[in-house]
Amino acid sequence: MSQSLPHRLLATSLLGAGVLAVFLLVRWVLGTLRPKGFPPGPPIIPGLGNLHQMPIQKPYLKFHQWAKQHGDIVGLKAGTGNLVLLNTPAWVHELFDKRGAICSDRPVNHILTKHVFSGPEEKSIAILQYDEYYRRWRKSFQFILGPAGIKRLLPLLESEAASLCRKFIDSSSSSDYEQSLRHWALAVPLVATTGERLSDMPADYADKLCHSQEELLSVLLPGAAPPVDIFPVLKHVPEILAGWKAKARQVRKLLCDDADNYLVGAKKTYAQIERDPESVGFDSLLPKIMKEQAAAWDKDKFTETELAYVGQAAVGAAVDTTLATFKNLMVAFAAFPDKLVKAQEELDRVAGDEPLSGERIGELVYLKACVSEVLRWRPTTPQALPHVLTRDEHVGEYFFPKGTMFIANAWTIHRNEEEYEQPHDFIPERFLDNPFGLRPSVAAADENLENSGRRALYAFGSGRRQCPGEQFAFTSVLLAAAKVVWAYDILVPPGGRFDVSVETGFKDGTVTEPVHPEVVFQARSEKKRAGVLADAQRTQDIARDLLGLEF
Ligand code: HEM
Repeated sequence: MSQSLPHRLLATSLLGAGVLAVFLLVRWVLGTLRPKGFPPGPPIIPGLGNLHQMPIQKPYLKFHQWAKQHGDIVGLKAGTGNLVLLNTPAWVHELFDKRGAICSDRPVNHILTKHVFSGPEEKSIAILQYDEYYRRWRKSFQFILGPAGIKRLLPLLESEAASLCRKFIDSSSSSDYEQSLRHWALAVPLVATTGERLSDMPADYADKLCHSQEELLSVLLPGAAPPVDIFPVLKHVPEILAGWKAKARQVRKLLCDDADNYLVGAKKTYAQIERDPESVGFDSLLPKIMKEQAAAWDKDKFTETELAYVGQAAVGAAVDTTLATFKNLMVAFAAFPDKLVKAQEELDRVAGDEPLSGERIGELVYLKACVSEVLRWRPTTPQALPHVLTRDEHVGEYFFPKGTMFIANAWTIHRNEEEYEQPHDFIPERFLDNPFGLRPSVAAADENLENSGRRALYAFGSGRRQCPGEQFAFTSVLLAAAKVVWAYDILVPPGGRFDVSVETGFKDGTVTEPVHPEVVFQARSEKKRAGVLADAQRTQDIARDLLGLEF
């Protein structure tokens, strides 16, 4: 019996849909297989790749195991995506430096690009693709983060470091500690970006900004949202079933408000400069760009919204990372008092009876080694941010398809037992032997070490996307540590216990920081206590003169 036309149409459509579904399924499954010439890695399951083995927490620990099993370069399949771990400086140099022009894109993160930074001019430099537009953003940061910028900021950094040190005289609770640190980490990025001083802001300003940043990082945690970049169909789940969409919208609102605040603050500073240039003694980033743009015919100007987000990026990227690094250092000093004593001896020798002034910070060789070591031992960002390849590329025996994501695996690089003596231990002395912290025999064996593209620290990433705030962050932490170590013994809280195991003593998340960061600061003598008070006043006076405003 022949079928009616509608039945035939229905059957044909069903058949077509079935063929399409099979085609898509086969394409998906084939996409999850390891490409020919891909680096070695754990076995995959067709249809999943290595997804079933991808760790939700502290991924760098699993990456380290894979590096031990499979070698210097490890290829993984995240569904159909290609993910490659670069476990040695040589591999990082090969891809991120030598091939920087084709290996500096970022993965497209649907949640960030479509839900958080979703307006046409709402951007975050850290996720921009590597093109002319990105380079304009990156260049703009140079003004505050380049060597000249840091030199200009030094008195402000010193004043905030001294003021932090001053607060530890009175601090009694862990919430005081957290608040003091937030104030310290935010104050200089804020004035450097907008010209506004944190002390002029409402009391909860620092808390609000830090909250937005925490919320931003929380939407990025594995498990916070389904893996929409791996299974794009999940993007279309209606909002009622996809709580992450509402959460991302909330985060967007917080960031928009912050960005607006930076713009409003910068406009105020700019208006003040226009009215009375002499009254503003310090050039900050956004007002400077506004001034230049007003005077130029340049077609590539930042819009107001873009400027607001330049401010958001500059302040946002600075605070959590610097804060976490300082907390890690304080915990290391409390946990390893012999290292603290050595740092104190150096400060007593170099600084004497008064806290060291900022210009002499370069003389603190041992303390500098301690800051380097804490960034090696507990890298604040252990797997940095991924870089993406923009075309197919062969390197030696390996083939990497366009779109491959690379991770410079800082955790593993800094744990190579052949290169580092007792890599799991906190040993600042390793950075006294050579600037890379390597075993002396390894450093001596490589005459070309300085020019090999090797970096001392991989916590700041590498290549063209390498953190532009490295010097700023390092100087901030070093200065604050110099003031604190000179003045205080840093102790484990009474009845407390310091767990420095990476598995249990440090938080999971985008930045690595202690689960219990609280330490006790005990003034080393009455004289030093008086020195702390005098130093806070002295440096504040200098900063006030520099800014040319009431403090
Ligand atoms: C200890 C503190 C810090 C650590 C550990 C850190 C770490 C990193 C890492 C790993 C990256 C990605 C690098 C890559 O893709 O290869 C990055 C990017 C970035 N960092 Fe930092 N950072 C710190 C402090 C700062 C500070 C103080 C600022 C600014 C004031 C800053 C601004 C940025 C920006 C704007 C980017 C994006 C760069 C790009 O995509 O081109 N960072 N940071």
